[in-house]
Amino acid sequence: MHTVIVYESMYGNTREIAEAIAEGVHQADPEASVDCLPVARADTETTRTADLLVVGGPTHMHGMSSGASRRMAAMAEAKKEGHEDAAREAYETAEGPGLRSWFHSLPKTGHGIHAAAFDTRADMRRSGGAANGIAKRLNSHHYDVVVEPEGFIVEEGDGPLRQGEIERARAWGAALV
Ligand SMILES: Cc1cc2nc3c(=O)[nH]c(=O)nc-3n(C[C@H](O)[C@H](O)[C@H](O)COP(=O)(O)O)c2cc1C
Repeated sequence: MHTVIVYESMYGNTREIAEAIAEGVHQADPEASVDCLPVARADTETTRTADLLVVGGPTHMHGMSSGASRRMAAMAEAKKEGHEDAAREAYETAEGPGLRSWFHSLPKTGHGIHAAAFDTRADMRRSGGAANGIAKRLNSHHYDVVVEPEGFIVEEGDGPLRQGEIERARAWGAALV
C-alpha cells in the first residue's frame, strides 16, 4: 500500500494537517509507505505509484487558491510585524506551482485508484472550501474519491490551527486505509 499526500500551504497550516494525515495513515497501516509532499515536489512519477492519493490546500476566496490569491496571501503576511520569515516562505510558495496548475499536469490515469480531498479554512460557515474543487478535479482525473471532502479550521487568517484539528486529521487519515 503506497499513500501519496500532496499539499499546498502558504503559512504552514495545511502542511501540518497533511503531516498529521500521514501519521494517521501510518498508525492505521504500519506496513504502508507514505509520501507527504509539497505540490512543487510532487511529480508524476510519485503520483503514478500511489494506491491512495490525498490532496489538500488552503481555502482562498471560498475555493482553491489562484496565482493572484497566493500573491495576496504573501503580501498580507509581509504587512505583519514579526512575520518576516513566514512572509518570505509565503512569497516562495506563491512563486511556485499551485494545485490548479499541478492538476493540469497530472495525467488522467486515476482509474479506480482511491483518493481524498481536504482543505484548511478560516470559517466553516462562510466558506465552501477548497476541498470541493480538489475532489472535483480528482474525479475528472478518474480517481475514486472515497470520502466526503473535509475541512480543517485555522483560528486566524494565518493560523494557528484550532485546538483538536491535528488529532482530527490523524483520525481522518487513519480512516482512509
Ligand atoms: C487571499 C486569501 C483568501 C482567503 N479566503 C478564505 C475564504 O474564502 N474562506 C475561508 O474560510 N478562509 C479563507 N482564507 C483563510 C485561509 O483559508 C487560511 O489562510 C489557510 O487555511 C491557511 O493555510 P496555510 O497556512 O496552509 O496557507 C483566505 C486566506 C487568504 C490569504
